[in-house]
Amino acid sequence: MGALIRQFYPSIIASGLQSFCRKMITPEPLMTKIESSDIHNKRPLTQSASNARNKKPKLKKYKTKKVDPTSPRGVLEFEIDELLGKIGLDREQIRNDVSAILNDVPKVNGPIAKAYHRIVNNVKILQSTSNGDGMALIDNPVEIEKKQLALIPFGLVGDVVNINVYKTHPYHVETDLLDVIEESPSRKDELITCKYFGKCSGCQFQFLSYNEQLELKRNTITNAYKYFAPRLVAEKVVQKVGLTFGSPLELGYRTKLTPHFDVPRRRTLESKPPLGFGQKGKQKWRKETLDCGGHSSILDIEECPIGTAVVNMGMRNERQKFEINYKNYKRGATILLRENTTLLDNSCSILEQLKDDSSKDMDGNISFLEVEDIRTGAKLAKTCVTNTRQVVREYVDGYTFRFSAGEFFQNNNAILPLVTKYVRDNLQIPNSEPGAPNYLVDAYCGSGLFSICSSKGVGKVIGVEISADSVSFAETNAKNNGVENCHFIVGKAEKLFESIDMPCDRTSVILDPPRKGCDELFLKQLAEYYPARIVYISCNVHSQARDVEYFIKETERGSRYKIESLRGFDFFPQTHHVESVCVMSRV
Ligand SMILES: C[S@@+](CC[C@H](N)C(=O)[O-])C[C@H]1O[C@@H](n2cnc3c(N)ncnc32)[C@H](O)[C@@H]1O
Repeated sequence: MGALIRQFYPSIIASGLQSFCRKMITPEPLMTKIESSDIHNKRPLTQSASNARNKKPKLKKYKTKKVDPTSPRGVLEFEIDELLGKIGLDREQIRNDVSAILNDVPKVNGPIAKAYHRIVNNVKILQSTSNGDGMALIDNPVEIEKKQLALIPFGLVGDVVNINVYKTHPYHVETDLLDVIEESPSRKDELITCKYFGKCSGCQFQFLSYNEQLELKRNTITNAYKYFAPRLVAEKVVQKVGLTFGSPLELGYRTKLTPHFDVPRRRTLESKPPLGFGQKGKQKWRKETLDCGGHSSILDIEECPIGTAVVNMGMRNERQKFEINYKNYKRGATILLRENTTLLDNSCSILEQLKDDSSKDMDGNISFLEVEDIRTGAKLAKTCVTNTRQVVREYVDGYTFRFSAGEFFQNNNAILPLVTKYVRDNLQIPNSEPGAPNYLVDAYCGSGLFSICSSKGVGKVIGVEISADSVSFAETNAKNNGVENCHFIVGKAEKLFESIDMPCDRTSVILDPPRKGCDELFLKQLAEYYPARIVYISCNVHSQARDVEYFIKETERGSRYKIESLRGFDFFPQTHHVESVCVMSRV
């Protein structure tokens, strides 16, 4: 890995490999910057202007854009290096002359852009990305001694496919999948449940068995540590990643969907614009569904099989309303669809107990589903909320959580009891003095999910969270659930260390930061505090791997920790996303 980085990012070496992953990288030019010329200047020409006129027109330049290495675009750079390493090529051998393409300079047989953007047949897919795309090598159409690295959506390792190359970057090209000529043994199209699959950008894995999906996600975690925690991997601090925990529901699990629509600027809408989810390129491989959802960048989608039943009822209602009132919109918007659960009181009618501002059908009736809680036998009503400020409720592990519909809350209720139990079990401090209480710190605590679900038998829990709104919900949630040992602080995670008064030997810490991961300052202070155990949950395993390596290798007491286990949870079946849980304990 070090050698690869050295080869392609020589400037990084000067500043040290260990700090590389924390820096922004500029993997390649991403945007075109067109330089203006004075060609349309009608004023009399001065000498200098006349000289300027005789100059050759300036070449168009790329404007480089900084990319977070742990973002999908940043991770792709590591994946490109990995594939090149396997087949023994270096970056120069796949480099595209983007400047020539941008300026469409004549090369070989005419302007170059046309030669680059073309159909290529019989392409064998060699590797997958963590985003669920296939990667393959194709010939460079202009510089025949070179190759190109193609990213192929919905391509599986072992497939042989026909593709359309439509966009060129310095070290890869973007393509659309046109046909699958030979199928990978993993490809099982009969499993596809959604007519938009293969066009919609939401799901990548519907054609894989669930076990294969879980295995790919385990591989994503393994690779993330290889790319972002190379020293821990080399020193075998990272052991084998455990099997990914599956979601009890593989479809109908998502408690929140956000369909959206666009309104072209300065135009009145003549007809209803598509309302749904983004289209992934211009894929053509699923012939039977080519026209489904239309051909705009947003697909018109009336049902989403990964959404819960009541969220789909809400989607139907809101689409019907949109059909009538779309002309009132001056710009595009996103519609929030969030499931809300009401614990029913058998002594009064269901409708009396439901919030009036839940999504209604065209007759003005609230759409709801009555269900039974399998664990307690309690009767529940599910409704769909569209107002971001409305307070919604969820039941997890016998606790009730209230939060604003627009604020963060986990989106797969079915998997939450598995996750909260796993977290709770792994927070336990072994061999603690009999009778002495243990303590818990919940950094990035949101509305208190992990604090409250892990509070039993613990002396005290301190949660810290940047959103004052979420902290106020965390406090009410603790109170409403009769939990008295939880205290919540508003502020950045590191604020916690100002008020922590629990003995570190008997304290466990849970970390659940946003996608960008933790700040170095926080990780340094965490190591200084020196808790007995740490459970780090992350929706971006790449920033998690970077943080874990920083914590163990760069902080003063980090080397006194080991990784006890590393496992994924599949919060989002049918998609490439994986939630990773890393448990660390003192050596
Ligand atoms: C992935 S969510 C986890 C929330 C909670 N653990 C849960 O499961 O519901 C991350 C949370 O971190 C909060 N957050 C973001 N940056 C933060 C920071 N620097 N310090 C503390 N909290 C932060 C966000 O507001 C969000 O609630």
